[in-house]
Amino acid sequence: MVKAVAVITISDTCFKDNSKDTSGPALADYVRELFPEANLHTIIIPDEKEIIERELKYFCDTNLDLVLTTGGTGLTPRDVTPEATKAIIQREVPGITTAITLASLKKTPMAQLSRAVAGVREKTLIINFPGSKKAVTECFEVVKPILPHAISLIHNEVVEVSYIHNSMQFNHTCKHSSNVDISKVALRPRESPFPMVEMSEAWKMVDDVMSEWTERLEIVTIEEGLGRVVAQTLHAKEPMPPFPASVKDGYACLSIDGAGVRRVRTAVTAGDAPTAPLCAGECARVNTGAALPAGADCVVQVEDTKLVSASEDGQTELEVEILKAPEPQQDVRNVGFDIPMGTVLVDKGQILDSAKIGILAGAGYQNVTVRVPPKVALLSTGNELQEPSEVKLKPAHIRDSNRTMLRMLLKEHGYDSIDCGIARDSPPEIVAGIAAALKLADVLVCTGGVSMGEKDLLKPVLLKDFNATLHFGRVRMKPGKPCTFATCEFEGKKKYIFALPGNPVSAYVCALVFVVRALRRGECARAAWPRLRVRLAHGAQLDARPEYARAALELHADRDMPYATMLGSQCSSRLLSACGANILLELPAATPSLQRLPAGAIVPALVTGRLDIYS
Ligand SMILES: Nc1nc2c(c(=O)[nH]1)N[C@H]1C(S)=C(S)[C@@H](COP(=O)(O)OP(=O)(O)OC[C@H]3O[C@@H](n4cnc5c(N)ncnc54)[C@H](O)[C@@H]3O)O[C@H]1N2
Ligand code: MOO
Ligand SMILES: [Mg+2]
Repeated sequence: MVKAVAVITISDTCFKDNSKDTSGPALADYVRELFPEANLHTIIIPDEKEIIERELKYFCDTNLDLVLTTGGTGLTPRDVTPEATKAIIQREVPGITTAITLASLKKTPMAQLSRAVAGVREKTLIINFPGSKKAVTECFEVVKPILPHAISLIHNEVVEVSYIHNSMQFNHTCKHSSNVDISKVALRPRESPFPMVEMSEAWKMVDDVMSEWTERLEIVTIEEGLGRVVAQTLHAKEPMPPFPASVKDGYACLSIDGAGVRRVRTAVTAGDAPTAPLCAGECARVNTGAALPAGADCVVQVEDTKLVSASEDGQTELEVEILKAPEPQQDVRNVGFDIPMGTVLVDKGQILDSAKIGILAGAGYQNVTVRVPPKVALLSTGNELQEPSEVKLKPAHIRDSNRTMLRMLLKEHGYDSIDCGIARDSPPEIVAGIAAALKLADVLVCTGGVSMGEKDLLKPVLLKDFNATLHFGRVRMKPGKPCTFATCEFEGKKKYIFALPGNPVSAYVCALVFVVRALRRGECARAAWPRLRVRLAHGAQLDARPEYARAALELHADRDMPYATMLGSQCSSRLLSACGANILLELPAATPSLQRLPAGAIVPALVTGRLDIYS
């Protein structure tokens, strides 16, 4: 889908007098017609190579799908659009400009004089058009049929994903080979070669690695920005309220007049612009939110007044009595009372919520630059797995629940993911699955095959076939002991791999405490989960490893602290223990003197779910 497009008019004349720009608005109209859903940005800039390059780069770096320029493609000394475009694109697409020239030559030999360029920078297609409305109209007609497809190709997703879905059908059997030798099962290690790291060390390793994540930005509408991390500081461009406004329904007065009878000179309801200033002894009937007339410095609520005289038909008050002498500024919201001009409305790094978006809407902001989270791919591994959609189970098989659970878990926390299917437990298939996933994503989350069995091949494949660095391969935690975090270079880019244990609860817990946490860290350098101290509603047996027990939080009006109830058997295959969980209790490891915590014991808990969900 085409999400954002920019139309840049490049012309000294139009820059000085925007009303002279006819080709920019025409091009903008064509774009709106072709991509009605897209967010459209239009700017006018002078024929300055540096400025053109800077603006083109800005739009590419903010992940726009398409940038169309109009102007500056000819032969006069100031025409530098093609030079600026060439300087910033990474790949040229000469076919587009050839097609435009061929079509234009049929209309005018002058087409020979155009030096327009088309090319791609990162994920953005840039096309130069000439500077007249007529030329823009003709040229757009030429490129219109290929634009959506070209953009999909640049984005890689549609084509790649459908390739996996249609031709590979989740069957990662294509011609990949592996360096992993599986012939000597009997000689496999009897002890894990991976040191068992503590949780704190594991978090530190993930944090250190993810802090290298390079920031990518995109411009979205403020509404699309919900839950996203803002990459720019936005200030109030005007004060709120922009005029002195009444806080009450009553009468705007001069406080200096004190109590007593006033002539009601006018009435101002919300939305009316007041006219002449009030004079001494006068007042104006006002509504909450109405603009105060000049001269008035206070409002007296209607409850503190008495009618003295009215017009014969009873429609207007002529005089009212102010019963209590008002204070200056009483019940007035002065200019900028709520938001002074220049106030920081949202700051770089903050997450947009409903109130912030409301404030941006009120301040006239329509778009906002946000950070782009890493792309995540999901891959399941296991010979025993069938697609969840398969009705009949084969002998000794189960349906794959991890991929669906993880996709939903990531979605719950604001992250999309790409489904890369199931890879069988053979090195070439795992290589194929991982390679397909790494082509599409920055972060791979796979499950299964990380423990001690002869079919647990993830770690050797990562090491031997992807030359990966395994930052850790075992963590002292329950569930999730064999959880693995690795990085590797793939097609020139650094990739981050979370190889989670196959047990459904282990995958669930590790996804929360490592993957979602890391994505948050990468996106906004913030740790994911708030910690609470909670009381156990019942006793809890402790394990040799620190345990993340899935529990539901209960708040009782008559109790001092929230209570936590564990959700049944905490076996790592039993995903029912995570259903309705909104906290992960951080139970300490057992010691010789402490094997069990009694009911009422206080333990820390990570708040990982919505507090309004109860089991
Ligand atoms: N000798 C040892 N055996 C095991 C150890 C150990 O230290 N020594 N660790 C155990 C722990 S702890 C865990 S956790 C598991 C981790 O297993 P793997 O990551 O190797 O995963 P698999 O063997 O592939 O599968 C384990 C389990 O999970 C089921 N599974 C796998 N994928 C899915 C899926 N996509 N959807 C639903 N269920 C899935 C699979 O059928 C197995 O039952 O190893 C212990 N063993
Ligand atoms: O650590 Mo495993 O995840 O207990 O089952
Ligand atoms: Mg295993």
